Amino acid sequence: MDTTLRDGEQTSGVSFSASEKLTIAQLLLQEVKVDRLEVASARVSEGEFQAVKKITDWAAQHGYLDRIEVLTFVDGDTSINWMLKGGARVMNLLTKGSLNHLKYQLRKTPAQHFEEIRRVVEQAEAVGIAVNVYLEDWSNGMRNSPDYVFEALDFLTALPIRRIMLPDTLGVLTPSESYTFVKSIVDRYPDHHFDFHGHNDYDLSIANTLEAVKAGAHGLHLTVNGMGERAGNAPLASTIAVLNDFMPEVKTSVVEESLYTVSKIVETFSGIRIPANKPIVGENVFTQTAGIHADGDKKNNLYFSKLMPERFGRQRLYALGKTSGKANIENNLRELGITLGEEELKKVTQRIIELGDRKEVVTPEDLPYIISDVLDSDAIEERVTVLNYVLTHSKNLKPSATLQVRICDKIFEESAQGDGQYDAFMNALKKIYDQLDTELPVLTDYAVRIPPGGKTDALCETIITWNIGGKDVKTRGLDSDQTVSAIKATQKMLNLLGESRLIKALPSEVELTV
Ligand SMILES: CC(=O)SCCNC(=O)CCNC(=O)[C@H](O)C(C)(C)COP(=O)(O)OP(=O)(O)OC[C@H]1O[C@@H](n2cnc3c(N)ncnc32)[C@H](O)[C@@H]1OP(=O)(O)O
Repeated sequence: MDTTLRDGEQTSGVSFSASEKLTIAQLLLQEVKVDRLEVASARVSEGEFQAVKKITDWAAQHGYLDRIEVLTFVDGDTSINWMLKGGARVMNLLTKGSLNHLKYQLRKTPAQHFEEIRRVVEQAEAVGIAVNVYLEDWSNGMRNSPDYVFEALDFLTALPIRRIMLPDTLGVLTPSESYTFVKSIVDRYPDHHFDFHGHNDYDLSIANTLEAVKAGAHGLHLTVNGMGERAGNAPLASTIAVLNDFMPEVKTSVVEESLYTVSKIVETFSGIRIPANKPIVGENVFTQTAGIHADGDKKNNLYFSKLMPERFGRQRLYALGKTSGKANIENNLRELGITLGEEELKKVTQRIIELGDRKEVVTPEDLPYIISDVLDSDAIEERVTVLNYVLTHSKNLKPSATLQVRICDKIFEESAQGDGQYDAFMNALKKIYDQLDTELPVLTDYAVRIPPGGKTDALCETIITWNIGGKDVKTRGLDSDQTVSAIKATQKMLNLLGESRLIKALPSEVELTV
């Protein structure tokens, strides 16, 4: 069960709109093919209600309604009415899994709590709602009040309940406890379905989830990118990879190739950046940086593991920087369709190491420029030059740009407005390229860095990712002014666009000679 839209949205500072929730739900059910989705907590807000309605309307039309779940409370018929009106048919009832929570939060006795749960379950049954039950704070309950946990389980397993959900609410379990606690329950109630819900407070959520599965848990709660309350939940992508590789006897419905796409969408909608080193979905996790590794990849795949990028719709990359060797550079040159002699390769390698030493980021798309510079040749003919521009920014008026661009030998001039100076610049550029019947590539990412120190006159580096012919291409601009650095990165893209022979996905394959 994926709970990105419920527990994942409990990540501090995150709130998905109804349309964003629907898009994520569609992707998870149709592409990633998770079995179930928890999409909201009942009663939260009008916006949450509208989101549930949007998802259940769509789910009902596509036969997914039984897979859409809403967290509800032991509150008479208040939650039931909320979810019924929202069109949902499966509730995940939040009950107390530790005596501490029961005594101090609800201020009830076990007998009172069980009686109220019984009434909610009966009401739900009467209106055709299926019930799963959470035992909140169950992990602490197993440590501090196991008699209460088993009393609750004896009571719940006698009710018409589909699944009992065992949350490590505060992420405090160790892997060995996860195994013993889950095993003791599965052994005692062999005919019931138990879900395990891990949290990542000690970075143990995946290890705990794996142990819960070994102990016989039947279902898992996961979130895209490990989003969730505090340190988050067990992350969908890596948990699935761990299960597939270390417990092949356990089958899940999840399609590995779709995990990266949903991860990027959730990153964009949530505004929570995926750390570059996050397993499976992080930007760098399939990039070989050390020269020795790149060399070993050529020799009997010495640095390969089962975790191949292609499984997740990703690609092996070779980083450029001070730890690069010839093998890294050669791999990148091959991607760009460029061949160099041995001496030239040495010189280019040396320059990349120098740039890396100065902490500069070198992207594969910088390579033609570095080659051109190092070998003092006209390998990259600058066919497109941004000659002049005026950018305006003022209070309460839309930013505007007028620019003059030379393309081959012809000079074009256009003006446009935009949401910001760079947007205005791009809108004017688009007008020019429209005249040439050429579409500009889609900008898919825009990252700005300045060196640490906080000086306002520091150099600013803008790295823009463009989608050219289905391939992600990064260009970099460096200037003390942020917009100018973005314009420099854009000019590089325009030249790469002209040098279509450098972009593998495009048809013409002329070897670049230097
Ligand atoms: C482990 C988890 O992550 S569970 C996630 C549960 N989901 C959420 O909390 C969603 C976000 N929460 C909210 O929007 C709000 O807290 C609401 C709408 C649920 C309730 O809001 P409010 O009525 O203002 O109450 P508030 O948040 O201050 O306190 C929670 C109340 O719920 C009670 N409560 C706690 N657990 C439960 C439960 N399982 N069933 C019923 N009531 C409960 C508390 O005792 C407290 O009641 P009290 O005010 O009578 O003491």
